[in-house]
Amino acid sequence: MDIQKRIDKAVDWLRQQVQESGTRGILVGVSGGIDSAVVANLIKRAFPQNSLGVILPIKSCERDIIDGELVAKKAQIKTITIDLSQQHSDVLNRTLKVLKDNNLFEEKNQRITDANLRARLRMSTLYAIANQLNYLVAGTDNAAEVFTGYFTKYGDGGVDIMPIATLKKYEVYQWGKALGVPSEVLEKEPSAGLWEGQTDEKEMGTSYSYIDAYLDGKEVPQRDKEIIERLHKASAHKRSTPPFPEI
Ligand SMILES: Nc1ncnc2c1ncn2[C@@H]1O[C@H](COP(=O)(O)OP(=O)(O)OC[C@H]2O[C@@H]([n+]3cccc(C(=O)O)c3)[C@H](O)[C@@H]2O)[C@@H](O)[C@H]1O
Ligand SMILES: Nc1ncnc2c1ncn2[C@@H]1O[C@H](COP(=O)(O)OP(=O)(O)OP(=O)(O)O)[C@@H](O)[C@H]1O
Ligand SMILES: [Mg+2]
Repeated sequence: MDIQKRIDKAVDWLRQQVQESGTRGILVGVSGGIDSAVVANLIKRAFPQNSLGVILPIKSCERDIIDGELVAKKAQIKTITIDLSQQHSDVLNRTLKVLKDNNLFEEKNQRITDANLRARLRMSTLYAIANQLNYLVAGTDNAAEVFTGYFTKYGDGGVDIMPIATLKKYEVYQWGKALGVPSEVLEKEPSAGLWEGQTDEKEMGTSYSYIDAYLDGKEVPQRDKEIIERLHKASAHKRSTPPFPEI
């Protein structure tokens, strides 16, 4: 099926999800990256009036905020910005202080604690807006991220619908081009933006092109295959509901 037809199908699917859920529209967090740019365009097409982009800076770099605004402008989607930097510092510093006071602080886990709290504060804020507007929260995870578990559990992974979860990363770029995502965003290296200098590929230790190839059933170097399979196995808990005992 050609890309335009698949895009139309995704747009129809979004309308169906809203109709079946009894909600009125859809919102998405807009980071200035390609995944959220594609989702923002899809929800705008599905709901020209009832779609919302939300820019949620947390000590974010200027470029991400500018790119987020650029994406929103090009997609002509209504957008609001809520800076959560202060709230993030408050929760993080208070929590770490109490942990330190109780001899429970782990220095080596500080960066990931800080990073995942960002994703979860964004999730909480998106749901506050969803409650206000009776909208669904759209996720932006693609097939490579879902397979490797490269997302924060109940953070960017905490969503109602996942419109691009079956697209490999190269397909996200193809759709982005077809939807008119600005070239600045298409050309940017994928980053979760959770700390300075973070890039997805550096952190995962493999590349999106190898993960995509693996998902397409193609050969990938043994080293990368092992990394992909290890990430997939370790993140199984993120793709299922919490376990409970038969008691
Ligand atoms: N086997 C198991 N069964 C049930 N639960 C299990 C578990 N193992 C860990 N857990 C729980 O899961 C937690 C670990 O998961 P989680 O909190 O998600 O943390 P974790 O997977 O360590 O970190 C999230 C990763 O996703 C990346 N990320 C986040 C957000 C956005 C993006 C992006 O691409 O934009 C990427 C981020 O850079 C980082 O590498 C543990 O603290 C524990 O609570
Ligand atoms: N500053 C932000 N404002 C609003 N939402 C954000 C922000 N940062 C991250 N998010 C949300 O978290 C999601 C996960 O980030 P991720 O980096 O995987 O996607 P992306 O930035 O859209 O694309 P890329 O992978 O190319 O960087 C984003 O798509 C977006 O929905
Ligand atoms: Mg990003």
